[in-house]
Amino acid sequence: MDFPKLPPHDGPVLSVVDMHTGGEPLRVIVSGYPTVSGDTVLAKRRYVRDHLDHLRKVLMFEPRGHYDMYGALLVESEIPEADLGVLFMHNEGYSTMCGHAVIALGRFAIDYGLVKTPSSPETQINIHCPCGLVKAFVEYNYGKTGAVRFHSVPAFAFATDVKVTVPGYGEITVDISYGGALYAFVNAEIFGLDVNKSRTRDLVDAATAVTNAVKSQVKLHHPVSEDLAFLYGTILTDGKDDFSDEPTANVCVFADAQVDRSPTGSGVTARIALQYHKGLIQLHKTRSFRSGTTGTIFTGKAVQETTCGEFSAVVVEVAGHAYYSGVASFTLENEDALKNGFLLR
Ligand SMILES: O=C(O)[C@H]1NCC[C@@H]1O
Repeated sequence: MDFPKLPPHDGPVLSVVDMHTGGEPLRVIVSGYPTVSGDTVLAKRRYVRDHLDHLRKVLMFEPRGHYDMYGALLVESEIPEADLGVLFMHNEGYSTMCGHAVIALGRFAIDYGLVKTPSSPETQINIHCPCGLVKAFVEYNYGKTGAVRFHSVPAFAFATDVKVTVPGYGEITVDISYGGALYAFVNAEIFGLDVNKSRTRDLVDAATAVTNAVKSQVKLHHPVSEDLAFLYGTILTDGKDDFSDEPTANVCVFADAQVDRSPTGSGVTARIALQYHKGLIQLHKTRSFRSGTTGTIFTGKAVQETTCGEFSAVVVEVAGHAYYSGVASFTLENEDALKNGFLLR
């Protein structure tokens, strides 16, 4: 049998490379998408949301994906120093930052020849994400890519000790921090939960209730663009924010109750900014962050003080490992009532 052979199909063939970073999937779309219009990466993000959202559903939803699938679409960047631009997609729409994807795309950019002359022992890849330019540094030795670290956009504590009323739980206190996307942070213990042991469904319910409460009760703002001023999700933690050589665990619930399998690159960025703001971590001190879902580890450290509009901010470095899991070409047939994808909750 000739393999791979495309099956009978109608319309475009969408080809992808599948990877994962700390267990969190990344479906890198390599061909089949129409041209994405827009003068800036942020404008392109608006364009895919308004004109090409059916393709996100085809690739992220069942039967080709699943509730917690995550994707990256490579686009041209308007920034001369960028090696590539990227749009991130998930079960609800399009994110502004994704650290696990940046880690995977660092390897991908070298392995798939987007960067022509990689250098050893590390190659810098500038990735233009919707939140801004993110610098990835990819281990590269003897023609093989390895661990990736990245410096994200300025990260800052947006607000601390914010009181919100969560139906079923009453008034709780959360911190809100930005790491390319805005997250609410709360210790899972206040819900009687343990990020390492509780059922994922219970963690999702609590985190989603917090997200909904913050969205409806707190006015968010971002100095660079209002496109960045939305709550992406809630990160439940083990509360171990005081500096320690031991890892601290968290679970990130983002978009529409989607669960990150990794420690969450943008979440680690935002959490370090928060810890730095509270005086709990010094510049250049490395902390380990463990995913409560899979046990995988990212490390993070604040490497530079900076500002973002009116906010004191830090540049945070996050490091982790990504792996390839396969390639696929996805097709659809006109007669298939489920061709555009569906989700089970
Ligand atoms: O690592 C990250 O930053 C992402 N993972 C899924 C949710 C976030 O976008």
